[in-house]
Amino acid sequence: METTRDHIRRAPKVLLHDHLDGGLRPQTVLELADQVGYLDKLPAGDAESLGTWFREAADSGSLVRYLETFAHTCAVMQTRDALVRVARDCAEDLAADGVVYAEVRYAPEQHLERGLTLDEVVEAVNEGFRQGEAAAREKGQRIKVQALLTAMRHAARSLEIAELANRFRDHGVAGFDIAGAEAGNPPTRHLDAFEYLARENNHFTIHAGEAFGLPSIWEALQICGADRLGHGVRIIDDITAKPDGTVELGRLAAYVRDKRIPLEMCPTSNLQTGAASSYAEHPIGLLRRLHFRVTVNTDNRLMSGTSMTQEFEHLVDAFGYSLDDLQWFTVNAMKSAFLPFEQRLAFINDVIKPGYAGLKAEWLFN
Ligand SMILES: O=c1[nH]cnc2c1ncn2[C@H]1C[C@H](O)[C@@H](CO)O1
Ligand SMILES: [Zn+2]
Repeated sequence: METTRDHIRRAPKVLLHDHLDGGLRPQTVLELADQVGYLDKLPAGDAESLGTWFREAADSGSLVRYLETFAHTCAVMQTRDALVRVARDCAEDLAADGVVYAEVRYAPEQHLERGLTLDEVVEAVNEGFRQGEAAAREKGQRIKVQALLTAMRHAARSLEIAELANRFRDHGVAGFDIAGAEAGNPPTRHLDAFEYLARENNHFTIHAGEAFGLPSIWEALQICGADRLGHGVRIIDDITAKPDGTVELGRLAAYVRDKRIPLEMCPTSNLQTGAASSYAEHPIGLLRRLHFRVTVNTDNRLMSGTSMTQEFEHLVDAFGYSLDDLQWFTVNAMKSAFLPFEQRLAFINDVIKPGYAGLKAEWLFN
């Protein structure tokens, strides 16, 4: 059976790596900018050209240049109302895309310019997610959204953000993350935050192996104790393809596979930052064949002009994946979520598997 865009959109999907400040609708950026007097600082004045500007500016081949585009989204996310609105849009957009469970991350420290406290930022975003879930429910769509709190790797607030994540642990915040420019900012700078979270039995992921290679992945896992890797694409550098068609895993790659370390892969984002050169050559193809714990993610839907459906579609085109492959990625993601075990199991058995089974059975009735 051919896997069509319509199948992919309707298939239940799980998203573990999506940035709130990287997923605004262009129209929402314009409306919020108008409210705070930021319109004349935006690089475009209508939704279509603004969307194009974000995609093109982010398509620079460099993570540092890619990250510069976030100045505009963060600029309009500085009030409670704006944060509620952006989070509500986010949950609704993901639900319309067929996402049933999402962990959406953002850096509270980047939303304090107009006087909000860290706690107020988290409360506003949580409120927006709850509103978005309810609005989706009214349209007959089901989604559960949790937040991950990110600390910026070049800054010095990681312990404070880790404490914040822990405070909101049973209130909409499922874990912690480190993001920002990788080169020159090793995760070990934030060891106190990771040690604190480990003492609290809390969960965290680290952006690693995106713009920088194996040492960054090694540090994230072996020194910092990350539960998951944001991107992790460069693990491919520790895998050697031999002329006879077999592959050899180095010690680190073998560790990542043996320990079932989840890789939060974001294909389109990787093409834009230069971490991969085409969908067909993206390491996800080989890593999936080798049964690494691979998951598929959007990273930044605005900057990449993408959605979960579109990421899956690119992979179907590049690797000929079937609904069974997409279910495998989805179950991998659900197994790797920072949710209690019984919820993960229920999502897999009661939402994901029946959803794919229904789609796979459609040919019987056509
Ligand atoms: O792919 C990424 N790598 C590293 N940092 C990133 C990436 N995408 C977004 N960020 C940064 C920019 C955002 O302002 C911040 C929090 O979401 O995380
Ligand atoms: Zn990211």
